[in-house]
Amino acid sequence: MRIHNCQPAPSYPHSDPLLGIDWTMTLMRKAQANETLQWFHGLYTEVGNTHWNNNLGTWNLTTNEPENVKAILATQFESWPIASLRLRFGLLALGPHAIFSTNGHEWQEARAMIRPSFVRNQIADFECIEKHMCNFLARLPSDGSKIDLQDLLYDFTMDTSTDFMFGYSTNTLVKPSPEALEFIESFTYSLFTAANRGRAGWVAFWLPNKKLNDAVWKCKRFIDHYMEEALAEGKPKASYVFMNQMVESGASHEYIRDQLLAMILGGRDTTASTLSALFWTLARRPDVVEKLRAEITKELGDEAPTWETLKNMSYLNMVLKEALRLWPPVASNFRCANKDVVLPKGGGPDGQSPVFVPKGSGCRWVTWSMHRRKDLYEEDAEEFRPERWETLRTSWEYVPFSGGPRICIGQQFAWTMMSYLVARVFQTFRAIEARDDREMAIKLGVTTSLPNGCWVSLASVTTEATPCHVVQT
Ligand code: HEM
Repeated sequence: MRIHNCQPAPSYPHSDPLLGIDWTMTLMRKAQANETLQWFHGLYTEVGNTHWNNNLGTWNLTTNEPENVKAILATQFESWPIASLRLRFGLLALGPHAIFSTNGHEWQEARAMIRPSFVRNQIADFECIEKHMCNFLARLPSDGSKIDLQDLLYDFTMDTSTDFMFGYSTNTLVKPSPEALEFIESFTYSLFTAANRGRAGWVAFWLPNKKLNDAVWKCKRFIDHYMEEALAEGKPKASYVFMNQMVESGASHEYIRDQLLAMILGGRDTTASTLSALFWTLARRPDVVEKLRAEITKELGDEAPTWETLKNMSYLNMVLKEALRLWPPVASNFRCANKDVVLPKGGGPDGQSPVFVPKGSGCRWVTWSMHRRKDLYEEDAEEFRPERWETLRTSWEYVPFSGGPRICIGQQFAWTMMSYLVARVFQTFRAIEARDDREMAIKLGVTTSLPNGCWVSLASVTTEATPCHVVQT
């Protein structure tokens, strides 16, 4: 400890430093009120950017320091595996082999198997995206009546993800089957409950929860059904299907199912969450919409987007970057030290000295808070200002897709889907208006969501955009 000039980091002001029940109870209250992220953010100012807290008898570090995040995700990667609690909950909600809940050799194998599905020509399957895009646009009222875009965005990403994964889509935007609706409800419930239990600690893990077990079972049954359907007909029709790659590898049915569930989580909730927060904001920022539309009209006219045109739209790219800065869907994350380690920042009265972290301690970092630090992003850090990206160059202070060896494997796919959708929406609609006066509330599950939805109304453009044909199933 002396060699590294470590200094102690501050602690949360516990009234119960022995068990930390005060912290856990506050966490639960904040979660109930959808204020967890704001609470974490405030604590970094009040207690320190890196500080300790006791959660039911276990001391964990929490940080919003880029240097510590870099250490955990990259330079000290081997010392910071996915923590045992997440493994347990991942195991419960996604299955024991899912890439999100494995470490070491098993994780490497899963990653190597998944990676080939994300090469450029596969993620640029615009035909598949356009099909679901048309279904999405067809659901948007053009008579000015209000609609919750969030629900439709989750449906769009679910339909696209399942098409990409199985070669068969849930088609929830057109004709949702009772099974698809049951799966979506069960999937949402099991992930949210598993995440909350994970944060609450081991005590919660042992609490029986029949509803959770039922929800997990329903999810597995749904995936099994799609897998069987896809497998029974031989090679699915789309040119690139994620599942095919896995089937060809000879992996077991259960192994494939775990990865598919993980990929649906990765592909669906993150993208839909980002787009929901973005449209919520655009409905209150006609200035940004105007600039976006000008770029879309100039670059696309009435043509459907292509890989090249999407890449050339610099304002659209800045808008997405800014949305991922303010509302990173994976807003907070956690790892556990498997040996004694030293994190570079957080110790001493000014928080600038290294901190000693004993083996077994956990560390939570809150990307949502780090992305809003005024010393890293200027005084207007909490404002949505896409133009900041004209000059801003970031490193570890901007990690919506994480970093290091476990960096998001689907980031290019997500970027393509999001930019495609935004471009097509503003080719089709000239204005978006808010239909809800409340402040934005954020619910923290495995990913974030808007508990009050994203209520807006839209105004059509007068000229015809690229024609769409609703895909019937
Ligand atoms: C806006 C969209 C997205 C964001 C912000 C995002 C963010 C992230 C983050 C922060 C991680 C790291 C999690 C951790 O290490 O604990 C991650 C991992 C991952 N993401 Fe994404 N993601 C997005 C979209 C997608 C999509 C579309 C897919 C796939 C279809 C995907 C698949 C994955 C997978 C498989 C991992 C695990 C990688 C590993 O552990 O090696 N993600 N993502």
